[in-house]
Amino acid sequence: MKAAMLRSVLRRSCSATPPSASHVMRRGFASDSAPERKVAVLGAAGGIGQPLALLMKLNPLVSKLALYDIAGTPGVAADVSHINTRSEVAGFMGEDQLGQALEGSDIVIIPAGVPRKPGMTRDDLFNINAGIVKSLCTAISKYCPRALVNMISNPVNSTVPIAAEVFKKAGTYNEKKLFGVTTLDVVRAKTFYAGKAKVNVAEVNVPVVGGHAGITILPLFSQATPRANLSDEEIKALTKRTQDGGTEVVEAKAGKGSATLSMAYAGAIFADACLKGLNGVPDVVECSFVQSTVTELPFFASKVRLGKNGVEEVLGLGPLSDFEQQGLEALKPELKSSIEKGITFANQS
Ligand SMILES: NC(=O)c1ccc[n+]([C@@H]2O[C@H](COP(=O)([O-])OP(=O)(O)OC[C@H]3O[C@@H](n4cnc5c(N)ncnc54)[C@H](O)[C@@H]3O)[C@@H](O)[C@H]2O)c1
Ligand SMILES: O=C(O)C[C@H](O)C(=O)O
Repeated sequence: MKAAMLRSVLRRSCSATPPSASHVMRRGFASDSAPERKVAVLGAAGGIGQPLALLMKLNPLVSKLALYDIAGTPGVAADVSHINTRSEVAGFMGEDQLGQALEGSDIVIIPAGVPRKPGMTRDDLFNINAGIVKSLCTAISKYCPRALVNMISNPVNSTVPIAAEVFKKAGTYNEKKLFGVTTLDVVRAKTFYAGKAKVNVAEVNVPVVGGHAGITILPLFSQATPRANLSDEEIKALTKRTQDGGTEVVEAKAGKGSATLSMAYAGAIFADACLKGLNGVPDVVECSFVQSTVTELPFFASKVRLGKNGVEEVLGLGPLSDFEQQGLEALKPELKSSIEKGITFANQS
């Protein structure tokens, strides 16, 4: 497929997304004189890593793309590197090459780690993924301590606190630069809402707050736009479907992993927003799981304004319906315990 055709495919797919995302991506493709930006993908040969590498290669805001994994990256990098877009692509394999992959990075995206199988919760991935995230973050603090970190590896509610503790220990923690990627929850909420409300999905906006697991995922359909007259039952069902979106895919894949393609799309949208923020584009807002004072919990997902230093402003929740207020109170114990689990792991091991 020719590059121009591929770009137009992506543009079309983006135009089927809500204004914030499509707008950001389209402006990206129009830009010819963007500053040099290096993006590293850790876990680049995986189910998410490969399509994410493709989407980042299509983003003209990226000048260097480093693809790192413990295996398989030479092939992925050679393949992606033939695409005639701006960025120079390099593949790195094995721990010996991790430093080189990271050096000079502006953004590090982490989809490294194992995915769920049917019957598992995201927390069941903790034992394997916590160690992977810890070692990758240790390397980040050494080789690119000023990079923005986009954490995709699950359980995000724990891996983000792990990363924060690793960076604190290394003396490199900057709360403005650490993000749990919850964009897939927003992507799902927008898609499901548009279907039920029978509105143009490209115009839909829905904030999703809390965390990224089960009931900690709290879509705020009372703030959804365009507004629609949905019943309480319909809102309840949409909320549940958004919360169970990951499980829906895990079950459909029947043992072959979890969401990869929609996640790569969501990860590319979020990284693009970070790049826009770094480049000084005003008013770039996405939901993300970040250090927060929005609630009494130390980390929380909400709308975040992105800027030249990462998080410019963590935005509040806005008015909640009674149903959402109950959801907020119900999610706090689980989210608190996942955050604490991550902090304890990082400080004990
Ligand atoms: N945040 C989200 O919304 C979201 C959505 C989907 C999946 N995920 C999570 O993303 C992770 C990856 O999912 P996937 O489907 O791509 O899995 P996958 O198994 O297909 O790919 C993971 C990749 O990570 C690599 N890897 C393992 N250890 C590594 C290390 N130490 N350094 C670098 N790379 C390493 C593997 O070699 C593999 O290529 C899972 O934890 C999954 O739960 C998160
Ligand atoms: O559900 C999963 O395990 C993967 C991911 O967190 C998702 O929401 O799809």
